[in-house]
Amino acid sequence: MPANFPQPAAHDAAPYDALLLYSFGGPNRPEDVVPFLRNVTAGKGIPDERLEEVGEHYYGFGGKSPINEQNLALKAALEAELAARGIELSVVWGNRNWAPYTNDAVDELEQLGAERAVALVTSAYASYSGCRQYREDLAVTLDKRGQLGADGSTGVQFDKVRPYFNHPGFVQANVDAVVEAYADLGTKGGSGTDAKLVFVTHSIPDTMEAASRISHATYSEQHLDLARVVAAQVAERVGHDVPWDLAYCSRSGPPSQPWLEPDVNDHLEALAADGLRNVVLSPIGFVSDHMEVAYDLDTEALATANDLGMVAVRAGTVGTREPFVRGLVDLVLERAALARGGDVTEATVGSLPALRSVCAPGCCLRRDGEPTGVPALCSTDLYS
Ligand SMILES: CC1=C(CCC(=O)O)c2cc3nc(cc4[nH]c(cc5[nH]c(cc1n2)c(C)c5CCC(=O)O)c(CCC(=O)O)c4C)C(CCC(=O)O)=C3C
Ligand SMILES: [Fe+2]
Repeated sequence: MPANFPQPAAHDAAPYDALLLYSFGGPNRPEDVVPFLRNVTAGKGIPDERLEEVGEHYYGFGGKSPINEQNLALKAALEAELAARGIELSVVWGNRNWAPYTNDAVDELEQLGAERAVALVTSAYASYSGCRQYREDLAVTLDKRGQLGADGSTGVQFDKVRPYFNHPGFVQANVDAVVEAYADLGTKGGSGTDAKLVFVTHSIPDTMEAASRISHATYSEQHLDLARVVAAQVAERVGHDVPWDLAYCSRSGPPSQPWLEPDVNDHLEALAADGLRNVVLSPIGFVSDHMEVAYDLDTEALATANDLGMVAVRAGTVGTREPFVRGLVDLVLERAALARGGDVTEATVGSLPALRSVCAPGCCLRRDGEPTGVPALCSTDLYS
C-alpha cells in the first residue's frame, strides 16, 4: 500500500451511509392503545386480563406513551453529536410495534439512497426481546418487501451495533444518574449511607433467560455485571459503601410461567421487613423514561415504597445524557471500523467481554433449541 494511500479518518463512518435508530414504539393517543398492544403481543399468549391492565396504564397517561418523543430527542442528540464530530450519517428512526414502523424506516433509507446502514437498537442487553427480536423483525420486513435474498443479501444492507450494556458511555451515564439520585434522597429527608441501591430491569421468562446463554453471559448475568460496576463507581463518588440488589418489573405471561424474580414491589416489601428505610431505584434495564418506568416504577413501585414508610427516589435513565450519546457514536464508529476490517479495540467496563455485533448461531432464541422459522439479520445463522 503506498504511503500516501488515503486512510479513513478516525471519525469516518464508512462503509455506512445511514444510521437506523431502531426502537420498540408506543401509542401516541388513546385510539392507538389497543392496536399497539395487538402488535406487541401477536401470538405471544399474554392473558387478556394482563392486556386490559396494561391498557389502563396507558389510558392513565392519556393514552400516550412518552417513548416516541424520547426517541425523537435521542435522534436529535445523535444528529448533533455526529455533526459536532464531522461525521456524515443520516439518522432514520423506526419501531417494531408502532409508526414509524420498520417498513417506513426502510422506505426512508431507500429514499435517501442508503446502501448500507448501521442499526442501533434502544436496548442495551442481549436476549430475545432486546436483540434477536429486532433482527428478526428487520429480516421479516425485508422479506415481505421481496428484498431478502436466499443467501441473506438484502436491498439496503444492515449491520448492528453490539449490545452496549458494558460500554463505558452507558456505564458513565448510569453512574451520574445514580449519584444525582443519592443527592435527591438527602433533600427528601432520606439517608444515603443507610440506603439500598435497587437496580431494576424488565423481567423475562426463565426460558428466555436460559436461551440467552448461547455464546454469551445470560440476560441477568449481563445486568449483574453492570450493576456491580455502577455500584462500585457510585460508592467512590458518594464516599460510602453502596449495597445493592437487582430486581425486576413488568412481568406478564400466564402466572404458571416462571419469570425472573424478585419483582421490585415484593423486593421492597422484603427490604422493609428487614428494617430498611431508604431506597434508590435505578432502572438500568431501560434507556429512557418510557411507560415501564413511568408506570411500573414511578407510579407503582414508588407507591409501594411510600406505603411501606420508606424514603425512595428513582434515578434517571440514560436518555440523552452526554456520556451515553457520545458512547453511542463511539459504538457506531467502532462498528464501522470492524466492517472495514480494521484492528478494533472494543471498549468495555466490568468483567464481561464485548458481545458480538454479528450474532452467533442460535444466539438469543425465544426458547432454547426452538427452531425459529424466522430468519434474523446481523447473524451467521440466517436460516437456522
Ligand atoms: C426485555 C424487554 C424490554 C427491554 C428491551 C427493549 O427495550 O426492547 C422491553 C421493553 C419494552 N416493553 C414495552 C412494552 C410492552 N412489553 C410487553 C411484553 C413483553 N416485554 C418483554 C420484554 C421486554 N420488553 C417480554 C418478554 C414481554 C412478553 C411478550 C413477549 O415475549 O414479547 C407488552 C405487552 C403487555 C405486557 O405484557 O406488559 C408491552 C405493552 C415497551 C414500550 C413502553 C412504552 O410504551 O413506553 C418497551 C420499551
Ligand atoms: Fe416489554
